[in-house]
Amino acid sequence: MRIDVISIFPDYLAPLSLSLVGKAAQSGLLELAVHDLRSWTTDRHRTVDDTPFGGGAGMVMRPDVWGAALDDVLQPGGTLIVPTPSGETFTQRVAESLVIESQLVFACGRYEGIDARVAERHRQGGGTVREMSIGDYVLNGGEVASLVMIEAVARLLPGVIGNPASLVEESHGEAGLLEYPVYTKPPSWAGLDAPEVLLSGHHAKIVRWRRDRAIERTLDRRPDMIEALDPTTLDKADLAL
Ligand SMILES: N#Cc1c(-c2ccc3ccn(Cc4ccccn4)c3c2)n[nH]c1N
Repeated sequence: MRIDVISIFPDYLAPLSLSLVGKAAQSGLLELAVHDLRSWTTDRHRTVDDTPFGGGAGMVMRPDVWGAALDDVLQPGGTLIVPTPSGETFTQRVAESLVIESQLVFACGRYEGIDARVAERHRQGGGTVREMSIGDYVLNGGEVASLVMIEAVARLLPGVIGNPASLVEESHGEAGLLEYPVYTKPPSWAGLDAPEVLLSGHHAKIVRWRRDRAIERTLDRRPDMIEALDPTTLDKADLAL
């Protein structure tokens, strides 16, 4: 997979060179490139924005500059990801749908966003555009959202996470439940003991305890996820909780 990010603040994407995503790029598991949108400006002030048609506060990012950048960066079959507060919600399922793509190009807007014709032109050219939001709050631009989405997608690539088994159990994973609480040494700390069952070595009891805690936590914090569960997910022992 290749991931390109275009931004007027390319340094905002520096964290991509760190940790697992950085290692994946270094090892060739992932091709990663960050581009400065201003490289495609043609005026001496390197202008990327202008006043909005129809009036209103703020500025809008120009289609011509974005169009020139995407002409150079997007490859045939590449998917354009446009972070925006008005996008579809980015979820684990969306991450799973993106990890199979050959190229993802993240267009990081600023100001009041990018001229709508940029996405429209890519769609009219037969390309895929996903306008995505990472949550119901307002950021100042698309860079932070791109970091979130890139990490969520990149960690699903084979070989990026050391232990693939950990991808199976995770919150928002296949079970559709939040993750159970985790503990490690020392067994007693600050007058608090780790649950005895986890130290018992009794695998079946540990599995049951973890599932019970995951269901309790999901009911308490994300009842919407319980509603969305496949009816066969919860068994009689679960419903007794
Ligand atoms: N993903 C995501 C986002 C964003 C986001 C993403 C890109 C841009 C480009 C400009 N702005 C500022 C802005 C503020 C108000 C109305 C329009 N635009 C962005 C905000 N906010 N919240 C999310 N979950």
